[in-house]
Amino acid sequence: MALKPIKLYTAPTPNGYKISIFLEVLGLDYEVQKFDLSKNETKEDWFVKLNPNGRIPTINDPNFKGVDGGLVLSQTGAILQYLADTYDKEHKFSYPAGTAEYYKTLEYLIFQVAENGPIQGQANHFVFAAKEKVPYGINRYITDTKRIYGVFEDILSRNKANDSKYLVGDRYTVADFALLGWAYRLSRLEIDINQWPLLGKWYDSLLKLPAVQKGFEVPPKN
Ligand SMILES: N[C@@H](CCC(=O)N[C@@H](CS)C(=O)NCC(=O)O)C(=O)O
Repeated sequence: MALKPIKLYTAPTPNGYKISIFLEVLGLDYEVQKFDLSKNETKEDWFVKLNPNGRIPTINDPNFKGVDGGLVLSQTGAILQYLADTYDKEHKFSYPAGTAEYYKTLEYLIFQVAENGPIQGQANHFVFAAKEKVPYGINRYITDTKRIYGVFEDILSRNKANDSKYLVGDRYTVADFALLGWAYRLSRLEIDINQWPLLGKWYDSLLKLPAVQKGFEVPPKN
């Protein structure tokens, strides 16, 4: 039976891109509802009923059996893992549960969502949004953002068996797509990803994939 489209609530942000990219990579049908974050649309009652945290991205998969109205999920780590578990049965972009590669993917996915995203998000805040200029905050979060990309460089360097092309093993996984969403926004902070040579190559290769290019165009500008 044909799948119904997955609903994606999103905005043009690093976390939003992770999900549209992975939906494109998996070739899934989805429909997009775009949020204007500057208008606090994520805090409207109807949306907070769906996602108590009032943030994008959030999905509703109507194909999920056993939950009336479909499975609603937020948190990019949970959404990516769900999509991989459910729609990548051939393991083109994942590894079978229980393997070492499965757990390494989870490790780097959690490192991305728990450290890279929040720290780079704070760097963005102190550089672009803070009402007063706080050099301590700017310095702390820029320095730690760079440290974290250095760690990802080290992770790539340990995968010499696969020419350091992927974070885990011999294929792209949710860990790569999660990091890509934020790597895409590094230049805004005037941080050049090419200062980490393996990450620079990794980034260029990912940007060449048509599914990645399409994912970065979601939601459409107008
Ligand atoms: N930990 C969450 C972070 C989600 C998040 O920070 N979303 C931002 C956009 S990137 C957002 O919705 N901001 C608007 C708001 O907080 O109202 C995840 O991984 O999904």
